Amino acid sequence: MIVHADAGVLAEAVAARLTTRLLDAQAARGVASVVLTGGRIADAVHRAVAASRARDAIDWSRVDVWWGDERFLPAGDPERNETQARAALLSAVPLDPARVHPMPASDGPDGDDAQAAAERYAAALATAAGPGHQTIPYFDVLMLGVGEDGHVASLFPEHPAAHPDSYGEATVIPVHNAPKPPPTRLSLTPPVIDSAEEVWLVASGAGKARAVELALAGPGPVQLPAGGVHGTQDTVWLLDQAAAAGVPARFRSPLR
Ligand SMILES: O=C(O)[C@H](O)[C@@H](O)[C@H](O)[C@H](O)COP(=O)(O)O
Repeated sequence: MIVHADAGVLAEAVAARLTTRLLDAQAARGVASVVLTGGRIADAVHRAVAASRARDAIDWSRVDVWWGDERFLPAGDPERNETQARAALLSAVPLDPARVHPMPASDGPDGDDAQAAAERYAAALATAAGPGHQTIPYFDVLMLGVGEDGHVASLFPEHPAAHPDSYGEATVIPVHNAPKPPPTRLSLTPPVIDSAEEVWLVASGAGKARAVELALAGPGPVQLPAGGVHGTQDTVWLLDQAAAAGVPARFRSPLR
């Protein structure tokens, strides 16, 4: 856990961390893969990456971009996570379009059938599956925002879709009646999130303090999804002071 002074410093620090993480992945594997999310602090991170000179050190043509969740809306809808990520960062860097994998839109090939759209994205993940996996690619870093209620991606507390009995072996699921609008979303399931080498939970503001505190208290993954996710190598909480207000000192890095 690393706590930064405020939202501005947090966004810049996470952007620097993401830039370095992608560079290190490319140095080690030749490629890098990142899973993006939506929301305000994620958008601020994307913008900070776009604004940094260091971004040009990354060979963006060898970066795979996936999404952890998406609002199931028509293509180009300003509320889609993809739309916001393209505006904040993706359109500014020389990505290989074939390596950018947005989740289907509600006016795409499956129309408004969220289940079919989820299955389509699951098929895209399987097509890109890496060694040791049949169904999902290797993710160097998976970024998550944290909702005031403790949701991550589109996995909401006590929501039926977030229950293992509901998603089973699925890698991507439709989420209906989401408490955070829009009501219909697509989301990676917890096991897919947990397959990432690093899972970063980024939260800013006093409104997140309770969710962060509860997440660290060891709740069940259905009761509080933010407390249930973890990377295979690292799970990093990246917070500002306000969001970390309820965090016991033992969880904090010596930085603060
Ligand atoms: O589609 C979404 O809205 C996001 O995927 C969602 O999980 C978001 O990351 C959190 O709600 C935090 O959002 P804020 O950073 O705006 O509080």
